[in-house]
Amino acid sequence: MFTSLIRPLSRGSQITKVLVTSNNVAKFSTSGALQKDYQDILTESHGKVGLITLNRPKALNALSSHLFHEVNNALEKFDDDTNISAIVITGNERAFAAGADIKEMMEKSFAEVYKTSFLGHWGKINDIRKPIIAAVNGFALGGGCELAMSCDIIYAGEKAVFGQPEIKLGVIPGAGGTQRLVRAVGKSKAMEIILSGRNFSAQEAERWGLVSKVLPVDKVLDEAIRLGQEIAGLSQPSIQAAKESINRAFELSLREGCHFERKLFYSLFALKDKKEGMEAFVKKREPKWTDE
Ligand SMILES: CCCCCCC[C@H](O)CC(=O)SCCNC(=O)CCNC(=O)[C@H](O)C(C)(C)COP(=O)([O-])OP(=O)([O-])OC[C@H]1O[C@@H](n2cnc3c(N)ncnc32)[C@H](O)[C@@H]1OP(=O)([O-])[O-]
Repeated sequence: MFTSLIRPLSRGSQITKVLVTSNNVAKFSTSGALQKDYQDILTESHGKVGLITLNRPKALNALSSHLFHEVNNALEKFDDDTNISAIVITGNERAFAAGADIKEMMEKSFAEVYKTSFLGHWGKINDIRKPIIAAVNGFALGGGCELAMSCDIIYAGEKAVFGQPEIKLGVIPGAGGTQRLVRAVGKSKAMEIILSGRNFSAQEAERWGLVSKVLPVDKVLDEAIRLGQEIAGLSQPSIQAAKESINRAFELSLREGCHFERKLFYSLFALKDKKEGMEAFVKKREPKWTDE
């Protein structure tokens, strides 16, 4: 067994030691990090930010069922961890994820995917209460683009490539691509992208509003973690309420959505943090959040 550091860490990060065992399974020894063993992902904590790194580089991080179960497991652990307030999902410089694992899907029949609810576990990410930031470099295709779109904020490297190429495999997007892309970029562009299967650049994605920031390749992850830390420094019940309310915009009419928002706004008046935030403003001092 030997010990190695897995990446240069950003300012304020905890140092995470990776113990690589004889069967190549990584264990993390940082106090805030998960103690769970994973094969296809890596997990670390950077202060109050939980980081999930997709780690099947030889397959361009193709999303096998196994990998996705691990992602779900790590997301749920971070969501339950009171030391974590935001989550970042990333890949490597070549690929965020090149889509669902085509080799795994190739031999599957309709009966098999239908009876086993092949993508049934995909929706778990939508139940995570804490903000999730996608830090995307390289290919984010098919399920990879859908995974990024399932996150709350996307930061992309200037060479990132997005796309929904499923049509070229004789299928269509199956993890929300036809629904989320149209909401993000409008009907005409979503139709063009999905019906032609053409890829699009990080710069196009930013222009269309799918991506919130395009950054130099080597800055994407650090900036995503920095944003996570900024969010983690605010009052967490309000952060979660804001996320919940924004996500309702996709499901409710404008009238119902504004009604839902107002109810949540009123409910936040029960928080000590509401009193603290407003008092700090009036007294011209920094607020001290207790998340209560
Ligand atoms: C359970 C969770 C699922 C949820 C999502 C389901 C619904 C979803 O909407 C359906 C899809 O995503 S459908 C998918 C939609 N996505 C697509 O259609 C994109 C498919 N990929 C590509 O078009 C090309 O690989 C790139 C253009 C990305 C790179 O080209 P390049 O630079 O010439 O590199 P390269 O030489 O080509 O690849 C290097 C190695 O990676 C391998 N590998 C790569 N992607 C894989 C995948 N998805 N699969 C498996 N393997 C994949 C590739 O075989 C090769 O391995 P090998 O052992 O050496 O043979």
